[in-house]
Amino acid sequence: MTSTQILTLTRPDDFHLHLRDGAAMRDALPWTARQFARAIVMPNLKPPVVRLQQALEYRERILSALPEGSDFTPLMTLYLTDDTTPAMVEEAKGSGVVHAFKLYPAGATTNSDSGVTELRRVYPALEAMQSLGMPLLIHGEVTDPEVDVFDREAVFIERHLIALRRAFPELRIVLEHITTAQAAQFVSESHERDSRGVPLQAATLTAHHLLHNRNAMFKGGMRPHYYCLPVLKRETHRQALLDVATSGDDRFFLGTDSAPHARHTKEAACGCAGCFTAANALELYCAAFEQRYALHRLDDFASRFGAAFYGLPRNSGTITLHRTRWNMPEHLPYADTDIVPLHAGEVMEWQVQTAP
Ligand SMILES: NC(=O)N[C@@H](CC(=O)O)C(=O)O
Ligand SMILES: [Zn+2]
Ligand SMILES: [Zn+2]
Repeated sequence: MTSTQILTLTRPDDFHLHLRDGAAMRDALPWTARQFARAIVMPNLKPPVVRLQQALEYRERILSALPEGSDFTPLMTLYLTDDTTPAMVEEAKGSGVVHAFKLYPAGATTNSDSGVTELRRVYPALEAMQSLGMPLLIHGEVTDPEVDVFDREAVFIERHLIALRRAFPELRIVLEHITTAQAAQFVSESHERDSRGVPLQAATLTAHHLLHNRNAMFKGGMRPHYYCLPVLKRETHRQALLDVATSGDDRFFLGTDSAPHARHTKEAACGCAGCFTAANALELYCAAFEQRYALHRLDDFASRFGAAFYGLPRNSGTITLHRTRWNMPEHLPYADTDIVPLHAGEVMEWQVQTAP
């Protein structure tokens, strides 16, 4: 049997992306705009994007940082805080620009100090989101320092997500960047759909969690470029993620969680969490899907299921990948310094065809 040499996908979307701001954004954004038509842009800036006005201004800054001729569309999100009111949710929905609210448990990850301290405090906002059909995106980890860092996602589901789902049965929820068999199972067992058949519970999957288990962080020494949150888990979990990603189930779709941090902030005594995957995102997903001989399932995962969940039209146009060996650069320019992309210096087996 000959293996696929060329793969053509509908132009895909990235449903979980960190673009940062300023000089960092100017260097990170073109990588995403090259591969993706749209992206759900995370609001964890400093200060966080909490109000509609901030999202509108951030959106303008993104649009003006785009390479000439790019038709990339940023899909904005707002950062849920203890002070988010139902009126703010209504205003965001009415704008047509805000596509979701993001829940960070306070202190769970990069720039999450303004996050929610107690879920009950945001129940009025969640009520409004449920009735308006505004999705809630969740960084699903408990912050309890007593809980082992490898268990924080599973414990979040037990302690918070099950009750949240019960309290808001019709809320559209995305459990972001899932890393465990427990998360895959929770979503698989959530069968609720709206009247149009759109699932009410979904999850995004990153390329790095599909490709690596926690050994990657310690191979021959500490490997800070494999450190992200939620942290990579053991191989059995990775296999469970590959199962759901390649199953053709519309509740699981692409979200890179590409989270750029300058090299010197990761190669440090207290290194930042996040993997930078925007520069070779589709190539990495191809490698993951190929492990299950499931390249034929990548189009739906990358280009169809997420758009349907968010009520967006499917993109027109295509993107083509070739099977060809090339070396991922060791580092790339980033905010007057540099950044180390995932699989830096390694041979890639697929390559996105760039415009001639
Ligand atoms: N994933 C990460 O490890 N880091 C993200 C934050 C996040 O998505 O939790 C970041 O903004 O750097
Ligand atoms: Zn997160
Ligand atoms: Zn993220």
